[in-house]
Amino acid sequence: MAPATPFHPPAADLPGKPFVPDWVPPPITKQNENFAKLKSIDLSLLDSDDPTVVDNLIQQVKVAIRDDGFLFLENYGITLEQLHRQFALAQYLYNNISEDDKERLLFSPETGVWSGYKHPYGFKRHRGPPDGIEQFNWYKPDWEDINRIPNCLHPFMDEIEAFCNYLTQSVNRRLLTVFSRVLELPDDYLWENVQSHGSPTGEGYFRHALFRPVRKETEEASKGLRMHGHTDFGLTTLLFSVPISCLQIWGRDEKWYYVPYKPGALVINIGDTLEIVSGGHFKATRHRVFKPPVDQLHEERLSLVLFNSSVGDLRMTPAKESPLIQREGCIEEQGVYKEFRDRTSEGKLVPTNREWREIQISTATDPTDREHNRVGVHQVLVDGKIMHQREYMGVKVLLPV
Ligand SMILES: O=C(O)CCC(=O)C(=O)O
Ligand SMILES: [Fe+2]
Repeated sequence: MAPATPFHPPAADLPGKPFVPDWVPPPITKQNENFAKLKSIDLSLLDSDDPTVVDNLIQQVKVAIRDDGFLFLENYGITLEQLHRQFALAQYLYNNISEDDKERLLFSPETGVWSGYKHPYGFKRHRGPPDGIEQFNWYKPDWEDINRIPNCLHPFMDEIEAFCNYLTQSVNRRLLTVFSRVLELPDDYLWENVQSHGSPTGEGYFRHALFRPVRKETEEASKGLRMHGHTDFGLTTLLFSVPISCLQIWGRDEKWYYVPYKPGALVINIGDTLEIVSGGHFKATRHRVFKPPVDQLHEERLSLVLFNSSVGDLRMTPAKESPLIQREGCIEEQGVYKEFRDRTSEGKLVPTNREWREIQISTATDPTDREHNRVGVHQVLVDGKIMHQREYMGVKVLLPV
């Protein structure tokens, strides 16, 4: 393939741009137990003229998504310095957002849309117990109307938008090429048939998140959990590896492991759509956000995330054109894919991608919610283990707590 063009953001020192202090990565933890060993993929190898190099890359990805469902991506075209500038902008947002903007841009997740500012009091519009998580989420309309953006970020929207455009149009497109090749489909199969389009994030989201240390009462109520174990609803999620270790993945041995810090790397996680389209060959990544190791408990954690969404009107089924699926069939025992398959075989309609996304956003619960986080309500015992169980539009989802 022709070499991918590296990211060239608009200048940070254009006239009229206020000074933005650098983001200094906090120290990493000294703890080394309970960390996952993830495979790292060098995306620039996709550009190689040597077909053996490219084949090896596809094989590596195939193994990584089968074994872990999570992978690191490196050499994807954005330098560490460019990335740190984006973290600096997120840090600047939380140091400068006005109380007026917090009020004016307050999110309404009950509508199924995350768009706007999330206060640090849970995942509902009304204020619940503090969870210490602030977010700003960009959704379609937020890119189109500057009034929907906190004032302090207005001078930097050129950089933020260019960053998101590069992530979707270049990084995610190349990643979907790799995944299409794993399924032995044409390069643009997933990009053209499944990925939602429109600048810069289609029907997906870009997020600046800040996790502040929590009070003792919050930690006790949530048992150290910051976000429930879940899978993301879309195609792929691009998370940036961060020094404060809170993100955990569910291992094959049914234990949670922290994702290690790899400076500059992207953490790629596979969403429900990709699990279904691949007939269970790719497994949606089960992950959660948990309190960090003791030596990081007092630190703030910034996290930048890009959620790539599938076309909202589609109802997902496995890509029958895939020679891999034709040859090997679907992986029948696999999570959400299995639920969608069972519904389809009963002659019922599965939710559209938009319905699937919106129902999960609108009914999200808090880890501090003692009323729902109980066996018999949102939890069940399976082989003596407590699992989180939700039902969305008749589709059951069982996840580790
Ligand atoms: O902040 C993170 O590392 C992960 C957040 C996450 O999993 C999500 O928002 O879906
Ligand atoms: Fe997630």
